[in-house]
Amino acid sequence: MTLTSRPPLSPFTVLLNAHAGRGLARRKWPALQAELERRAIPFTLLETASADEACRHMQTLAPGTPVMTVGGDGTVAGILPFLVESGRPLAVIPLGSGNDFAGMLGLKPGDFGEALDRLAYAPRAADVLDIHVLEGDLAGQRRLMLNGLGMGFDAQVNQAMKRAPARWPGLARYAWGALTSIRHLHLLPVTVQVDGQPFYSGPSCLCAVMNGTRYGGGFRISPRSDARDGLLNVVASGPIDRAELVKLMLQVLAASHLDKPKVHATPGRHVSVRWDSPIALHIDGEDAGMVRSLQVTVRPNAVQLLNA
Ligand SMILES: Nc1ncnc2c1ncn2[C@@H]1O[C@H](COP(=O)(O)OP(=O)(O)OP(=O)(O)O)[C@@H](O)[C@H]1O
Repeated sequence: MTLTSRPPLSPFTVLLNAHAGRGLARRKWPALQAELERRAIPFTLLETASADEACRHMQTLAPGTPVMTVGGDGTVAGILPFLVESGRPLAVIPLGSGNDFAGMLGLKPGDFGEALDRLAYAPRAADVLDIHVLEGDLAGQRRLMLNGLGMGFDAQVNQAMKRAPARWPGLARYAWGALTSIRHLHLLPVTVQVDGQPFYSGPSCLCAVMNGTRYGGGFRISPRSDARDGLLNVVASGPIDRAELVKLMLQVLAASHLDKPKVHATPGRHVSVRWDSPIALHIDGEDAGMVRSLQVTVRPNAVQLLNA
């Protein structure tokens, strides 16, 4: 980390998603506000009821306006198109449930003091992944994401974990969602190409395309990812049964799965994935319906981070 005598920033637009962390952001906001004032960090508060409302405001911000998100990964993901290559730098205050992207940057969930201390560091650029859905519910649409997407089992888990008890921590809810999804396990033929070359073709239950290392609040699906290396990482399963899937999940928790024979993982710059029939998709942890084929391209250094 480099300390810098950076020129003063113009006032932050603080984007508060009071729903994030199942109310954690709302509960912590008074203390965070007091801390911003104590540190004489100038800001304008923008509390929004939805990502759409946040986007409408983001469009009106002058280039160069620093943005501080108070929430989880979904709060950042919602406004990403207005941060990427826009000159609007981002500071993340991780007050969501999973905070996977913030965790990857080394920010501790709930610890806004440390997140504010890090504003003294030199800004650093991070890569963003650009998704183009070819066939599926979002056919023809492009999406940007910071952390990663998953197709198949992990997207089903993502849907199931929303039904887990709200008071549980993110990792426990992910594990619960995973166990309830295991009984619906089914394999579908998939074809994955990386940088124009065949990479994996065969039955699979999940394929993830990652910029960050983890999702689900701690499942380290792609431990070799680095959001600053100009690369994405693909992780696809081969044909596995339920018992192997449980074992694989434990290996993912320990980040020891990448060298296993039925796990196919590689870095790249561009990936295209085509399933034989539609399969569940999540993008940065948000349910994105069903997909049959999509492409993902890395956009190196596309967003400036102020406290990474
Ligand atoms: N700016 C916003 N204002 C209000 N609601 C938002 C905003 N951005 C996103 N949302 C909605 O709030 C939900 C929760 O936000 P977020 O994902 O940040 O928190 P979380 O789910 O608790 O944390 P994490 O994604 O890190 O697990 C999102 O799924 C989205 O539907």
